[in-house]
Amino acid sequence: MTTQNCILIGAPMDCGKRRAGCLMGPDAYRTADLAGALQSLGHKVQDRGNVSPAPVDPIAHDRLYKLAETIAWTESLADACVAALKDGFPIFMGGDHALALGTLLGATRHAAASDKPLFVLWLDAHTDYHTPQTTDSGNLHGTPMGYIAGRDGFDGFPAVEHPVPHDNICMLGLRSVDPAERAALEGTDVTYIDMRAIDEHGIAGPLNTFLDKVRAADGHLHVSLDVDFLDPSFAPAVGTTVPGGATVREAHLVMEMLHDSGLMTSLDLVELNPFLDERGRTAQLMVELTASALGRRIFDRPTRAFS
Ligand SMILES: NC(=[NH2+])NCCC[C@H](N)C(=O)O
Ligand SMILES: [Mn+2]
Ligand SMILES: [Mn+2]
Repeated sequence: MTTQNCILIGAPMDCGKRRAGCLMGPDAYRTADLAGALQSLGHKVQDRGNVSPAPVDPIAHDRLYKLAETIAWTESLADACVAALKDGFPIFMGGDHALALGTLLGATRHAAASDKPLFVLWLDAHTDYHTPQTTDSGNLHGTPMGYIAGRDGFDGFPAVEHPVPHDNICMLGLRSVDPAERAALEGTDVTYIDMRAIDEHGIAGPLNTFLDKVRAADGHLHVSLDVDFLDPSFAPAVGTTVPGGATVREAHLVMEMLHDSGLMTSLDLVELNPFLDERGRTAQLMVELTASALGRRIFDRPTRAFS
């Protein structure tokens, strides 16, 4: 297994939605010993501490929640992501999903500077494909995919110089899509794999098809893992639970396949709200999943019965 230079970055962003608690996420990952789990796999691990954006004057807005704060986080996280991608494999410990506005922006900049196309795997119950104009809730954690795909309406945000083509995006685990998001997504080349498709075809086939595409294009791959990708019976510590999500095994399989592909270049862990957790079990599960993504396996050799 190749040794990675894992760079942990805390992103205690909590302004992407109304319900507070994600600011405790980075410390929950540290308490659950994410660093130790990765070190035990032979990786180098450096914890760069938490990103903290410069204080801002709030922008009064009739619909959007904490717009100025979210813009400030976007700029700081993009810089942190570009810097970390130069040195190794960044893992962002969130923080709510609005942090992906920044990490994705950084990933697009790094990929463009390396002359590689960027691909995005979005593991989530939600598409997060709103714009500040289309969101009903005003919660900007519902917008990062819209932003990075180059949709209009992100006034005040840093310009996305290198939007990710729809063809390079795969959303997996979907089961809560707002009408405006559905209308905007249908007819695009985004690969959206909802829970029904997973029920009918399994999770491995559709994911492999996408990973083959990344490999063929020699692309970079940013993976964004929202806690609500998982079924709430396994992962209760999230403010936007939607029943009918991925099982523990489905999620591990995705992570194991990502590791085996060798394609993943950066990772977000988002929406963990430790205030809603039960004795740390969601944080623990997210650490286990990250370990699978970095090479932990049940046996070192393939099971013989299926060779
Ligand atoms: N990152 C998330 N948990 N997003 C949930 C978004 C829910 C809903 N679509 C909204 O825009 O408000
Ligand atoms: Mn999300
Ligand atoms: Mn979600």
